[in-house]
Amino acid sequence: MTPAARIAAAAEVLDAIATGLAAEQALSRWGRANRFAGSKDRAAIRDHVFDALRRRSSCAAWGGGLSGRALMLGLLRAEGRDPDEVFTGEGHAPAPLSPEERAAGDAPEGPAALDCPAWLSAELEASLGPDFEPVLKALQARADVFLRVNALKATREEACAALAAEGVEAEPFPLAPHALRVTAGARRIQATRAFAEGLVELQDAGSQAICEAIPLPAQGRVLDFCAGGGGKSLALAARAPALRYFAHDANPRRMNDIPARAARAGVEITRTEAPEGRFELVVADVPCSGSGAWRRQPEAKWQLDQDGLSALAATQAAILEEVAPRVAPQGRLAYVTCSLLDAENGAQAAGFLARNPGWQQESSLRLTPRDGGDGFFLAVFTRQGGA
Ligand SMILES: C[S@@+](CC[C@H](N)C(=O)[O-])C[C@H]1O[C@@H](n2cnc3c(N)ncnc32)[C@H](O)[C@@H]1O
Repeated sequence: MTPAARIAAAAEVLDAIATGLAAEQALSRWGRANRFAGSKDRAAIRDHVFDALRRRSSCAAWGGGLSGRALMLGLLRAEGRDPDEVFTGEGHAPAPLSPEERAAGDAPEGPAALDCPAWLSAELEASLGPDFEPVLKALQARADVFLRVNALKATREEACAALAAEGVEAEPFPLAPHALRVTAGARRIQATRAFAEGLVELQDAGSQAICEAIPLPAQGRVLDFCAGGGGKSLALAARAPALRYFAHDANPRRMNDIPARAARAGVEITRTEAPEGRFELVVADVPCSGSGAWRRQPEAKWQLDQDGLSALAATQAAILEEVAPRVAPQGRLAYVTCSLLDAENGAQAAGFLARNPGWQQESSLRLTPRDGGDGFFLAVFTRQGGA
């Protein structure tokens, strides 16, 4: 496919997303209907689609509308490219620009220039303070791909060498002690022996840094209460494999990959639908707005609304109340979000402490995309007394 045909395809996929399809779904549907497209074409189309979604409001301003065609036109203008070189109508290129399209479109202003949902702008600004603009700007760009080296199987240097032998270039990343930033060959990672043999696991560097900051007990049991695919338990188990790990999720199917991932990593994680007894550490990596990870899931940025945010905050508070009694005396509760919003982070931690006088906050950590990985929040609470 020519570069212009890829842009036309991206516009088509964006139109499908606008009808309510998830981006991944729309991309696979397009791929199935256009089998002639090779893997490089599909990757390029995907990049265009995600670039436009990340910068949807500024692209809409530059392009004069929210259709796929307008968004792609806006993306070209935002990047300082000449749309007439793409909108030629030749072959599978998009049709030439109409006089209306030429006249429409302007530089974005205010929250749109930062691709910040207007309704959330004040709340994000209050949460991020002076970081507001730089963080929002960081969220307009693609995220890096990160790996966590499994310290049980390799050093960072050994993992880099093993990956390089299979065409994946990676370098140590300072945010977390076992983090690697992939600089080339990211699409090959899951086909490498280094991955299959558990030397490395895909995990954002911010997520790794959060897992490193969770204090682990000397012995006993750890419950990952909102385990999903098990990313947090896998990282904790690599730090202290002698502890016993239990993974739980309200939607147990989300944990389907845990056995294979744990086997590759050489650790043991037991899935449970009904955790029993008390745990020395409970990790609650709660469902959240995902605002810290909007670079990877840009649709979420535009789907969130006030009702959704309030519902998430209520769920987070309810999960904290549900897990607190499962923590053993003197044990710890680690509350984690990948949110940038105080309503889901500091305010949630303060609410928990106000409702539960037998608890203290031991530490907290806030990361934003300015630190290099996704944005995260961690609050570690300790349970006082012997009851
Ligand atoms: C942020 S994701 C977890 C990501 C995962 N810990 C990881 O590191 O890969 C949140 C998870 O919480 C689960 N969840 C939602 N509500 C829940 C609840 N009330 N109790 C337990 N899990 C819940 C969701 O199904 C989802 O898998």
